[in-house]
Amino acid sequence: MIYISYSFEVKPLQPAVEILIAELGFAGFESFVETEEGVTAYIQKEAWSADILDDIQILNSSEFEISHTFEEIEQTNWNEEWEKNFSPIVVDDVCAVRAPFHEKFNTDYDIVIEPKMSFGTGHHETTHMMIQHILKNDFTNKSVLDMGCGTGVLAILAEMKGAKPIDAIDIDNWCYLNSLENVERNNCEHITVIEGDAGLLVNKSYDIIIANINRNILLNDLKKYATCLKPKGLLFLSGFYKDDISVIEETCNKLGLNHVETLEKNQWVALKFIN
Ligand SMILES: C[S@@+](CC[C@H](N)C(=O)[O-])C[C@H]1O[C@@H](n2cnc3c(N)ncnc32)[C@H](O)[C@@H]1O
Repeated sequence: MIYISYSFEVKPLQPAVEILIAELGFAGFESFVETEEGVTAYIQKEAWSADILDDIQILNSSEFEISHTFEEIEQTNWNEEWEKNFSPIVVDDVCAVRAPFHEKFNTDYDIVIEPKMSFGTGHHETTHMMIQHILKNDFTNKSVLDMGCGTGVLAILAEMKGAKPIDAIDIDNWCYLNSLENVERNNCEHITVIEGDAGLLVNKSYDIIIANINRNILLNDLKKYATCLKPKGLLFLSGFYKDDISVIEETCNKLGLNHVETLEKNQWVALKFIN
């Protein structure tokens, strides 16, 4: 698979980098590595077009200076790229997320991820907060849906916390394949990885649904999630900013889901609802 990588130099860095990442995500960029100068963003060549940056509003802002270079990279180069950039993380002293080439951590949960092009190493605020939600809640013997599973990191932690069975769904073929690899790498036995979207949620029912995707997809698919959430079931949502809480909460309320808790990190949020 061939990717195009854009290296953006951004001055001053925040909040421009956050906004740039959000806009690039909407435009189809899949992965982002924050750098000292700004951010490097990756998009599959198949999804790329020469005018891909035309709709990125922040590039026209007079408040920030943003310049970029871009290049085509082969998959093999990308692997080296993330290995250089992926440092292990530990969430709340209890859950480590690391690559196979990092030393093992002496934490309650030690998740080994080879992310390649998939989102979900724990470095992003949204993954970090979803891990925190999972750590704080009882997953023992709960049936779980991880929608937009990325690397599969959240499904893997759910299994480590005793959940079963677990469906991990992602629309992206690369994420599907990567989740399969990571599920095996962590010796998980109760996770079924499926390629697809909320259209797959027919005759399904779960005690807990986790979805870290983005505002628009969540707003579009929440009804389908709500339909397969059991009474008193829990829904954890992330992938959007603090400013989006009201529209997400309003949609959830209409579906009979009540807001219980909000986690917040650098303007990103992760919400907990109960059915
Ligand atoms: C922000 S990443 C989250 C990955 C991982 N769950 C985490 O918390 O780090 C969102 C994921 O949702 C997937 N996705 C996007 N649209 C989707 C949809 N409509 N249905 C299912 N997955 C989707 C993307 O491919 C991506 O892997």
